[in-house]
Amino acid sequence: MQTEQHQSGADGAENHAGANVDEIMQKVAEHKGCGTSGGSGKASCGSGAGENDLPTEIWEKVKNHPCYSEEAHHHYARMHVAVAPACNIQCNYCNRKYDCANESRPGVVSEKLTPEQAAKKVLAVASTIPQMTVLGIAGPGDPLANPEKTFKTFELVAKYAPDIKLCVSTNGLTLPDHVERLSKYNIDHVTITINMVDPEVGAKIYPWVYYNKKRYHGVEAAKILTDRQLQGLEMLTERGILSKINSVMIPGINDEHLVEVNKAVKSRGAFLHNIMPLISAPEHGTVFGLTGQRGPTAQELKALQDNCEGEMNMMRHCRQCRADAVGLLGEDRSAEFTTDKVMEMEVSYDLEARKAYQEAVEKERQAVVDAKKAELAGLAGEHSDIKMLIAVATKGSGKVNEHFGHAKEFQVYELSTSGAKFVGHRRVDLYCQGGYGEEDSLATIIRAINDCHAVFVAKIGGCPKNDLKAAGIDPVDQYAGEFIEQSAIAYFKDYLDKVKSGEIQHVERGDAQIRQGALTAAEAA
Ligand SMILES: C[S@@+](CC[C@H](N)C(=O)[O-])C[C@H]1O[C@@H](n2cnc3c(N)ncnc32)[C@H](O)[C@@H]1O
Ligand code: SF4
Ligand code: SF4
Repeated sequence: MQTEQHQSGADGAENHAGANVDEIMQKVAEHKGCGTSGGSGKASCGSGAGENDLPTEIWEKVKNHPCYSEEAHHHYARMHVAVAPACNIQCNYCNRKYDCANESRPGVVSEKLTPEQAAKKVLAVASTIPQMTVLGIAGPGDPLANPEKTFKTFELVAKYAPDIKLCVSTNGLTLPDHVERLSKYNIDHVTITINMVDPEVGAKIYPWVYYNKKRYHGVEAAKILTDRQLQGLEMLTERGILSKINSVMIPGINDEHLVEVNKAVKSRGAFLHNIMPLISAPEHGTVFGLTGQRGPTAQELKALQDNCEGEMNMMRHCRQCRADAVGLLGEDRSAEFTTDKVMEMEVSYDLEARKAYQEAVEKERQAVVDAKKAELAGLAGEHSDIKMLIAVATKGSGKVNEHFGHAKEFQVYELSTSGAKFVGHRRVDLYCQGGYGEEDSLATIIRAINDCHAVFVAKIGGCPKNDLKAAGIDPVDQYAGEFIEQSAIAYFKDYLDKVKSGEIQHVERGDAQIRQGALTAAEAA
């Protein structure tokens, strides 16, 4: 539906590539030197929901959106374009002046773009990565505090790349003023960051907001912000625009309060709640970084997410991306698409070729779903209170296909008689260090996955295998190349059978391991 709307909004004759790219190139040339570029600078719903859990209309909107569907994130990519530098509020965790090309976290970008440069970049990425289905504008400041650049970018992309879904991420202060325009441009996915619904809590997070040409401080500022956020959310819901709520979990400030936030956004029709860990380090120069405010541990984050999960599922696969991220979630290909490189690229936007590629991706994804369902059938009728976490080394496509020594992160699944549920990821130091420092990196890997019962890998050497066993983590390489969830369920069934027959005794990975493994969630992310 969205695609149809986009297509009808575009001039049919212009939907084909060459001429459009030339036209955009022309505009880019006209803008050279005058832009901001070149700086250094259900119903039951949620990300875990599948086709059968959602109304068709909603499924169509989320099925190939890597952020709105956990299943889709193994197969589809997204990109952000950094066209929105300014912001109209200040959060105590944000400092957009701190720029590090090697760092992946929100608000960080290497280059700011004009809308025309951004459109050319989108066409270049979409032609190179045909499974890139979503363009988001998420900063580095607030997209709706930069409305002209934001909407111009959407207008160009909707015109020349009509199959790409458009997304925006905002603090919500000016959202009520822009909902009509968002609807007009067929922006079907809007993220609002809502960290509080109580202005007393808000005053600890936001030093000021700039509203109607005036700067407000403290509780007064937070009251304006929460009222505008909730009003904007209600307006989106009335228009059938899917909303995702981002909340930053800040221990001691809003961690307990986020349960109330969850209820408030759920009752106003939010589709998905994404509770993310605070990222905070002194070198970022943020208020929280400088005052030593810590982020939550992975276990604290999971406990809060579990607590909030009900009719509205929680997003647990967010990677807290840079404002210029490109690629599958968790991979960053932005360095391949710097402005210099993009401007030199011959871009041919071939809608039909993208469609054909995505049809093949859909088949691959369906195979994953079918395999999971078939395996799950074997758990029907099983009753057990046993739950366990496993860590998985994967390069994507929903498979156990990464060598232990090459894994930069592990995806964590919770296994129970209900099946295998994705609950997060843990970033780690590479084990393989070319013969130097393997022992140190193994110690940090064990800390990061210490609450997991097993680690699934495509391959693993004898030394790390023995050390993992000694730490009580089962190294499993028998599912190399197989689908993750299918393999996880098979492993769990086998485990239950062995417990039932008395061959093994179930041991909970309890608080002791968790305490030893208490990396902060941001370290693990
Ligand atoms: C960079 S912001 C850009 C969009 C918009 N200005 C906003 O705040 O929603 C994207 C997301 O990153 C989050 N974020 C920014 N800095 C963060 C930090 N230090 N720790 C955790 N999340 C952070 C924001 O709260 C927001 O949800
Ligand atoms: S609203 Fe977004 S861009 Fe603005 S200060 Fe907060 S996190 Fe940074
Ligand atoms: S920051 Fe989270 S929601 Fe935004 S693109 Fe990355 S994974 Fe998706």
